[in-house]
Amino acid sequence: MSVPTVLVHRDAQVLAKAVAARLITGLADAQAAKGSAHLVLTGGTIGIASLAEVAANAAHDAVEWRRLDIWWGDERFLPTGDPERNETGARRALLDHVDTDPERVHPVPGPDSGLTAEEAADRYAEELRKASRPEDHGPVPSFDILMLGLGPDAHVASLFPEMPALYDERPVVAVHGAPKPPPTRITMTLPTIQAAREVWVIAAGEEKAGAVRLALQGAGTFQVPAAGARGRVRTMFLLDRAAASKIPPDLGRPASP
Ligand SMILES: O=C(O)[C@H](O)[C@@H](O)[C@H](O)[C@H](O)COP(=O)(O)O
Repeated sequence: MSVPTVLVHRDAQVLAKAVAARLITGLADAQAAKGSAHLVLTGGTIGIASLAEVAANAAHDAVEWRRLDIWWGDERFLPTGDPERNETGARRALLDHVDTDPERVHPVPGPDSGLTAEEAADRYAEELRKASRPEDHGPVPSFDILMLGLGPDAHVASLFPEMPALYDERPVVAVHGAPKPPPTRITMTLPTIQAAREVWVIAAGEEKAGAVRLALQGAGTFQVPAAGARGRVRTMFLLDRAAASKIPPDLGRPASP
């Protein structure tokens, strides 16, 4: 797993714009190299704000949206269209504004599918398996970029500290009793996150500073799930100054003056 690169941005607004610019070029580069790309989205404030900045960035058409497979690292187990679903936030912020191939947008099934949360997790795992190729050497595709927000408790996706999902070997699992509402969620597990070529942890605000410090300083993943947010090729912690305020100065590199 790759050692994190930490980039610190002046504030949340600059961070969201910088993440958007990085996403556009990263996806365009991946598509130039391979003809298509896999992107894993996250929910949360800064995650969705970054997607809105992609929509607002005139360069976003450098991405061939019809040759992009879009997944979610986690989803709230709510009906399709529910405003609290991460999918709904992503569609409103970006996906409704670009020409994606509906066959390549992979929302996590909600209760309106008639599936239980466990069945929805299994269904998503099967969809991931079908999209994986022999060269991925595993049950999920080698995602080009996997975005993660960060909770104040150092959760990523819906992997909350000391919950069973952190020990689960399956690619995707249901979560019950999540401390962040809603309580029932579907989440990729750490092995699935770590299958990504690049993992980006995106965090803004003072309330995330403690979690950032723990995630960067080698804590155990059962107490600090974000410590397991590592990509095979590259790991980026994309932060604003407030979220970076508790890490040792030698760890963070200013990305903006
Ligand atoms: O379903 C969710 O809520 C997200 O997937 C979750 O992992 C989120 O990214 C973090 O909780 C950060 O959220 P904020 O950026 O809003 O603090």
